[in-house]
Amino acid sequence: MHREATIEVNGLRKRFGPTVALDGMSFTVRPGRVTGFVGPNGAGKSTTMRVILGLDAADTGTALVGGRPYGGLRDPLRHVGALLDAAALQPSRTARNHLLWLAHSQGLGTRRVDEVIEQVGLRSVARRRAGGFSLGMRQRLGIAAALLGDPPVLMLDEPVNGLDPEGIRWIRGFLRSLAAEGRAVLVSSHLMGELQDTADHLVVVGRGRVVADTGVADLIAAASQGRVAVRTLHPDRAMTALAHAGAAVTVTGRDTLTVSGLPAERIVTFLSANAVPFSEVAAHRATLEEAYMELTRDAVEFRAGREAAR
Ligand SMILES: Nc1ncnc2c1ncn2[C@@H]1O[C@H](COP(=O)(O)OP(=O)(O)OP(=O)(O)O)[C@@H](O)[C@H]1O
Repeated sequence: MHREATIEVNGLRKRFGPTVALDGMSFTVRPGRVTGFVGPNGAGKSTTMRVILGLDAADTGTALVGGRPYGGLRDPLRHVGALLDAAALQPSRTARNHLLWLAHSQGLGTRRVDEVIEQVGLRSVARRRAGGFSLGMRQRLGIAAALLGDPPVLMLDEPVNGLDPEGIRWIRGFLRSLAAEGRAVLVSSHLMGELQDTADHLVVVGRGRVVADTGVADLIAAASQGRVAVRTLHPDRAMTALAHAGAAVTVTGRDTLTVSGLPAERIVTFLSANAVPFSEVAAHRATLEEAYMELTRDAVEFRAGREAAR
């Protein structure tokens, strides 16, 4: 693993007065993949990113970019690019001047500015004032700024928030291509569905700590295990027959049931034996959203159990 392209977060704790924002946050972001950083509002994602960038100080714990604390990086833009708040720019400056100002402050040349403008598709508006930009254009400008130093590590806080479908598609593809170049890409979201087609790996957080650190494919496989989807125009009759056979059945759509505790072949046998017509019996593939619900339900039960035991 090229340590250059990593983020290593270890045991971060941080309080804001009575609020515990980070409660032992630990994870590693590896090169060559998009890591989704997911959790409900207030789970501590932004605070973690701010600590990684040295914008907030943790009470305890360490955060390293390419093996070093942010404060110890010479020319930080060459090590890590970040998009935290796309609204934070000088409205009277043109997009290109905004980037030139950033680039020159870090000893980067004008040519690099024109390269990133091209890369994010802003050429036709580069000489317009950023103050008049749509949210989607601001996001592109923010990403251009993050890319200026050609950094091996990229970090984006809720980059698709408020974008139109075209903007969302563009960001997804763009993040995938940055990871394919071998960079470490960390992208936060409070919506699991947003990461379904983008992330390879997930760090799921709740209440300031990691709830799960897992590959997307593994998570979906685990959540799908042993479940079978049944499509029938007679869900009531199918439910009765399958419940009799000892299966657990839930209604998941107008004409679909999800069955667990019975293999697909036996479901077919029971439905046929009870003369219940069906059009499909197939292994269920969980969505990322479902997998996430399952994960966080466990976390909620764990917390409830722990609190009850006090
Ligand atoms: N500057 C601050 N002062 C006081 N409390 C803060 C501050 N920054 C964050 N918090 C609190 O710390 C907790 C974690 O917030 P954080 O913004 O990191 O969560 P998040 O997962 O990024 O959620 P969101 O998606 O809403 O930004 C929240 O309870 C928040 O209210």
